Amino acid sequence: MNKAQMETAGTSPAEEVDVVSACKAPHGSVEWKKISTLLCKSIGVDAFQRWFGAASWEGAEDGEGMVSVPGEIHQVWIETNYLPELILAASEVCEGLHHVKIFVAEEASGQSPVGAKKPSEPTAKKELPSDILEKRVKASGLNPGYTFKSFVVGNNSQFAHAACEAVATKSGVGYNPLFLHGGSGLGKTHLMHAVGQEILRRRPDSRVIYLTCEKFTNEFIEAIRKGDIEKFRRRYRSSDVLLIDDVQFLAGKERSQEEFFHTFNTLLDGRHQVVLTSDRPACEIKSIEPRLISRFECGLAVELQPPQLETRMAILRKKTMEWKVAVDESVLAFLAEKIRSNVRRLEGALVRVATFASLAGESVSVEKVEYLLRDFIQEEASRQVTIDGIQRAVAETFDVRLADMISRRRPASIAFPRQIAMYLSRSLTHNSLMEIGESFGGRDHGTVIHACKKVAAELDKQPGLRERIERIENQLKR
Ligand SMILES: Nc1ncnc2c1ncn2[C@@H]1O[C@H](COP(=O)(O)OP(=O)(O)OP(=O)(O)O)[C@@H](O)[C@H]1O
Repeated sequence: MNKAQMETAGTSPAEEVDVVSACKAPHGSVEWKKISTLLCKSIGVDAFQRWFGAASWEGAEDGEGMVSVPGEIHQVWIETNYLPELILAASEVCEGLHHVKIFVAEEASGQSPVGAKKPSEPTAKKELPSDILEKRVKASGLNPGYTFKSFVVGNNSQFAHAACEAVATKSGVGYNPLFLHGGSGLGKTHLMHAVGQEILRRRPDSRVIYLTCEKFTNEFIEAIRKGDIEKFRRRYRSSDVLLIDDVQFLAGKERSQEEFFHTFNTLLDGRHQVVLTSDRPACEIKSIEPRLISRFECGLAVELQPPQLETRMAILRKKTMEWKVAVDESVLAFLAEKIRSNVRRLEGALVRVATFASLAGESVSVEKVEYLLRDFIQEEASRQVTIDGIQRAVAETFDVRLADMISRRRPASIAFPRQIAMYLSRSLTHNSLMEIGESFGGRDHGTVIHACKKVAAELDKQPGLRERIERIENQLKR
């Protein structure tokens, strides 16, 4: 299931709805009410209320409509997930309209998401002196280096970053739980720690607890063994903010899942914030109870993607400043170009280069780095999956012609493998939606989003499909 599907889970898009009663805050003009009605039908009431309920129609000029939203998080989410549907609805109402621009209304920024109850944010306390704050941070299990300030925001992480900031500002309200998912080394843990630290900075009395899911499970087993389960429960169920890393670790651990489920419910009932990370979307975690998955999905799920070149470069520059090491720009550019799959590996490469430079007492050239990191770079190259490679692998597996990956032919026997190839291109490559669409015969990004949603929905319905797709993935990553 992808972002948009998680968002609309449980809502039938075809459902007939009375928007005025469905939307608690219909804004403005007759046009907007008509657009809202169409939009509500196409994306579902829940998604409409959450993302468009506080939006306003600001008119149209030169074929472009303008919609204001209350925050960046709404802007990015709508642009990524609902723009084609919005344009379609608006163009049906306003003749000649071919695009819609989303922007953040200045006076409205900072509002809470629609449908959320009014924040019951504890009164902000005076900030703690930095040494005491640092002690609290460490006692909560947080890494003081993982802050919002040290996190470089790129297109790949803009939405996750905005969601984390929103949670840190108004925890317990709206985005609860916040579920961060994505591949290894992409900054999930970093952002989660940043949330915890920011909450402690703003509200020093909060009881923030960070731990890995593995630690939660081990402590739980130990508590049973020692007959100390009540103490264990008190500790976690009385936290204000619970941050649990790598929840995919719960797979197959039935008793821990049961315990986690009740901890989770207690916290959510008390409107205490829960933030979770996972290396995959909740619905793709195997051997986990459906009721737990539906809890994971009941808040906001956001995905972290691998960073693009400019972001990788910005991360390297930031790290050299933080670590106070001097590395030539040409070397940074070389590393950013060669190491694409995850930020941890990028950091690892920079550490190697910086260590070598400091031991050798000289600055390092690109040629030297190429030699120094030859194993790293080779491994990285073998991890890189291309759209072309995906199209070939899918065509072969589903026995269709390679040419059909870009053709306009629409029988399901061809269209569905093509959609699978788009889905894999989205999850395994760094290409944007537009680039993927281009590589599939000049299709637009809406078609790619639709393909991803379709395949994600079919994964649970079609027996054996998940395994077939996993086999293609493994073949490509080899
Ligand atoms: N955008 C970023 N800006 C600065 N540092 C980053 C960024 N993304 C990741 N990092 C750094 O990369 C390293 C790996 O990040 P992190 O541990 O958060 O990844 P992760 O997604 O939790 O990975 P895993 O799933 O393997 O646990 C950390 O040192 C983190 O500070």
